[in-house]
Parts: sequence; structure tokens; C-alpha cells
Amino acid sequence: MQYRELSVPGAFEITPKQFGDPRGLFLEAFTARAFEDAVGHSFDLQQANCSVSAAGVLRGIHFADVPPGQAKYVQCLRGAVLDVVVDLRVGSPTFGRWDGVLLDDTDRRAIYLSEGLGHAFLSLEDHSTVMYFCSAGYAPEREHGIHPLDEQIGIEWPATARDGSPLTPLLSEKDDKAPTLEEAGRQGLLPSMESVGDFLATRR
Ligand SMILES: Cc1cn([C@H]2C[C@H](O)[C@@H](COP(=O)(O)OP(=O)(O)O[C@H]3O[C@@H](C)C(=O)[C@@H](O)[C@H]3O)O2)c(=O)[nH]c1=O
Repeated sequence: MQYRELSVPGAFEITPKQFGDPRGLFLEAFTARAFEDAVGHSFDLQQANCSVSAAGVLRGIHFADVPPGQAKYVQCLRGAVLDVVVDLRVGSPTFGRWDGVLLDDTDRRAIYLSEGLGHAFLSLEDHSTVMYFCSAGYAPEREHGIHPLDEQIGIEWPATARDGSPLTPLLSEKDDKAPTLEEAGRQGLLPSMESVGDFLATRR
């Protein structure tokens, strides 16, 4: 299992080793030891989520108030999604930067996003099934969104599905009404790098 830190510090791409045999395949989807070696603290599993998305469905950009925030370890069990992390931590040297990892049922990678980072994904195939472990339970009043098509962030979402057909982004009503990064900053919704650092210090 290989961890590679993304260009947004605190986010990692995880590539598992797959063992194929006549029955199919086997892989370790998460190991505490590799996680702790790469991230520096244990993963505090409080909730596991699953969503199924048609091609073109765009979910996010979502984040939670820090503390405690909500770190996520995300995998795509069926289909394919472009999974994106956005640095929303005010005061971070990489504030506003995004990075992405293709999660699919071929390479079976995972992505980990630390507290304070924004999360979004675009489904590239019908029935894309995304499973993610969360470090905190659902608290709707502490969850926020930034519009995933915000031009200032400029995420380069694919225009075509895995089969080459054109994609039209389909957003929830809530996500379609979400503020831009600039508006969210003005409203004081964004987490600060300091609050994330203080919280993570309690986890080490
Ligand atoms: C996230 C969540 C939603 N729900 C409910 C609320 C709502 O009726 C329904 C769908 O919720 P949403 O529209 O927020 O689902 P969705 O847009 O898929 O939200 C998810 O997006 C990705 C990008 C994330 O990072 C997740 O943390 C989560 O925010 O499920 C829960 O009961 N528990 C939960 O933990």
C-alpha cells in the first residue's frame, strides 16, 4: 500500500496492492499501520458513508467546522469518479489550491483528506459507488459547501464520461446554491489553518 501526499498538504492518494487469482482479486482497502506511518496519527472511524451516482453527478465541495472537522478516507467500489480535494484552510500556503485523484474499480485507489479540507467528486460512470470512512459523525448544522464550479478555484472537471460520452454536471439543489470561495470567506465559514493545527495536535 503506497501513500503519496498530494499538492494539497494533508491529502494523500493511496494505491493498494491487488492480488489476483482465478477467483478474482484481494486487496487491503485500509490498514491502520500504513495510515499512521503516512499521516502521523490514527484514523478515528466514527461513520462510514456510501453513495451511488449516475454519470455526471457532481457532489461537493463539502467541509465541516473545525474542531472537530471531518476527515475522510474515500474509495470507489464500482465505476469511476474524479475525487477532488480543495484547500479551504485560511492561512494555508496552498489556500484555494485543488488536486484530484481518479478513483475507480480498476486501480482501486483511495484518497484521504484531513480535517479542514474540502471534498467533491464527479461521477464518470452510471452506478459509481463511493464508500468513505469519516472521522466524525454527521452534523448537518456544522457542514458547509462551496460551489464546485467556482471559477476562482477552477477545478478542471472532465467533460466526458469513461465511455467517452459528454457529461452534464448534475448538482443537488443545496450544492447549486452554495457560495463561492470568496463569499464563504467573507461569511466567515472557512476553517483556519490555526484551528486545524490545534485540533491535529490533540490527535498526535
Ligand atoms: C452526508 C450525510 C447525509 N445524510 C442525508 C442528508 C440528505 O437527506 C441525504 C443526502 O445528503 P447530501 O445531499 O448532503 O449528500 P452528498 O451531497 O452526497 O454529501 C456528501 O458529499 C461528499 C462530497 C462528502 O464529502 C460527504 O461528506 C457528504 O457531504 O443524506 C445523512 O443522513 N448522513 C450524512 O452523513
